[in-house]
Amino acid sequence: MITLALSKGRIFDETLPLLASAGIAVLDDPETSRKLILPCNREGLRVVLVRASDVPTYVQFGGADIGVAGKDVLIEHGGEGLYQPLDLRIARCRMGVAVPAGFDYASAVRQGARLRVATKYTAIAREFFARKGVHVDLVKLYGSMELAPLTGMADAIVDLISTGSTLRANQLVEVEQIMDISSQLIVNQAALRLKQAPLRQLIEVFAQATAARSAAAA
Ligand SMILES: Nc1ncnc2c1ncn2[C@@H]1O[C@H](COP(=O)(O)OP(=O)(O)OP(=O)(O)O)[C@@H](O)[C@H]1O
Ligand SMILES: O=P(O)(O)OC[C@H]1O[C@H](OP(=O)(O)OP(=O)(O)O)[C@H](O)[C@@H]1O
Repeated sequence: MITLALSKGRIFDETLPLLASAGIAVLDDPETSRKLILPCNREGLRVVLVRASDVPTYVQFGGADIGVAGKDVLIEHGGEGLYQPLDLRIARCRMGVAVPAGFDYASAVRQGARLRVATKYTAIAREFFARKGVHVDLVKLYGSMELAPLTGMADAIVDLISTGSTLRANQLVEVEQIMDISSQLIVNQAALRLKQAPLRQLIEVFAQATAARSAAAA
């Protein structure tokens, strides 16, 4: 049995078409079912539903053999015990720094001000500001980062940005792009040795679907 870890929402929704291109369907809808283990129409494959930030942990410790996780989540996790064979190019966005529209970020940085930065992505933020030589106090949050500067709790946030509409709705502006984000296929290193044939076959399914998609977009 191969266990594939996915998170509900955009990763599940964007992974389904990749599986479908090889005729693989998940036989339950996570939006209507409360089940956490979902059967597939292919014998020997099942999907487990976990929080997006728990996908690397499930795969690392063998709760799943393979999974789909955002690069953001993977960097924060550290990647220990994981083989990362493929960028699936789904759930694409970017990691950036945003501040309230009236805040002069550039001059604060120039003057060497100490900034308070709220984020869920502390490893990425710490590394980014350290490389820039900007002194920051990081405030760890688990969601709704945009609220932190609006309430005066932070000067800036580090968060995911796609269309920019969440920032606009909260009068925030993007002042730095840190990195492009997309979802990666991750595999338990031990499982890849023990269940080599079926796992390699599934990786190939994803590789072909991703290549076909890139070719169609070109
Ligand atoms: N607006 C977005 N556009 C495109 N991709 C995104 C966007 N927001 C997040 N992502 C990507 O999708 C992944 C899953 O996001 P999702 O919103 O489903 O989970 P989450 O709420 O961030 O995680 P958790 O449930 O663990 O707190 C993220 O890790 C990121 O890689
Ligand atoms: O630039 P935009 O297109 O507005 O996308 C950015 C938003 O998307 C993500 O939140 P998401 O929609 O996943 O909500 P949640 O993580 O708070 O559930 C992210 O945390 C931003 O708030």
